[in-house]
Amino acid sequence: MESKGGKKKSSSSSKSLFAPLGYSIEDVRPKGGVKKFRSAAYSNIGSSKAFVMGNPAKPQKWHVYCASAGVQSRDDPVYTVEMCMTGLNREKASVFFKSNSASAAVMTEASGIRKILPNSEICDFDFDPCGYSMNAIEGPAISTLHITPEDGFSYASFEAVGYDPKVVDLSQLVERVLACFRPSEFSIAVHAEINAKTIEQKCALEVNGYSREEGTIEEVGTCDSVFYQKFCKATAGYAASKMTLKCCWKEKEEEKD
Ligand SMILES: C[S@@+](CC[C@H](N)C(=O)[O-])C[C@H]1O[C@@H](n2cnc3c(N)ncnc32)[C@H](O)[C@@H]1O
Repeated sequence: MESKGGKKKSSSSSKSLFAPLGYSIEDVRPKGGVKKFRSAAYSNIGSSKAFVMGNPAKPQKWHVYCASAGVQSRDDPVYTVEMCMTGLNREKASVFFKSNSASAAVMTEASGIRKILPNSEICDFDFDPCGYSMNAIEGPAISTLHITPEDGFSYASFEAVGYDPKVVDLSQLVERVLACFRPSEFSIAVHAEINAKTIEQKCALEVNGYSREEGTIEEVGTCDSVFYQKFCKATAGYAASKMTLKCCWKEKEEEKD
């Protein structure tokens, strides 16, 4: 889970964060963090690995904790895509205030969330006075979205698991998510049971309107990799932005033509 806005509760290793309104932001890390996870306390796990990705000099990083009962090798790797977005566009964020949208269903439509994975079945919820969460299912695949729209510490997270990259193009999926929020910064972490070279070939992104600040790949085991990329808005001209995928996620567009 990526560290995000809000005040650090203390200098303790738990790194629990509190947003200005006082609610606790989820922290799925084991208490004690990476060091504890690597320690004897977790030695009963078959195989485990914990590490932090991202620039050590920057506040936002990607904490990865992996545990497995044994080596897994799959012909059809499961892809997990996680996006963390901060600095949401104010107009886009305003949709997630009850004063502007009558219901969660209205937010789902007005924001463009309905178009992200249009065939998914969405269960959405609107918080009072603002905020939005949804969980969605589509056959064996799931997705989830959580939005904190308050200006000054706005944040949205998106996660999709189990979508076939040959069916759902990664670059287009990311573009649809970004269109809902126009964040000033975002990161994307992709995990799959493929090696580092393959995940880089399939998942390296170039996003017009954004500059890629970081790109790191870690192999978790013999056949698992995590690819973390961080982007910052390059110009104000998001409207003109267009995304291309450097090395394609699914077969090249030409094959469709
Ligand atoms: C969508 S919830 C999701 C929180 C989640 N822990 C996360 O990881 O982001 C956050 C938004 O709902 C609002 N909210 C209102 N009541 C809340 C509550 N009881 N608990 C959490 N968030 C609440 C917050 O102000 C914020 O805008």
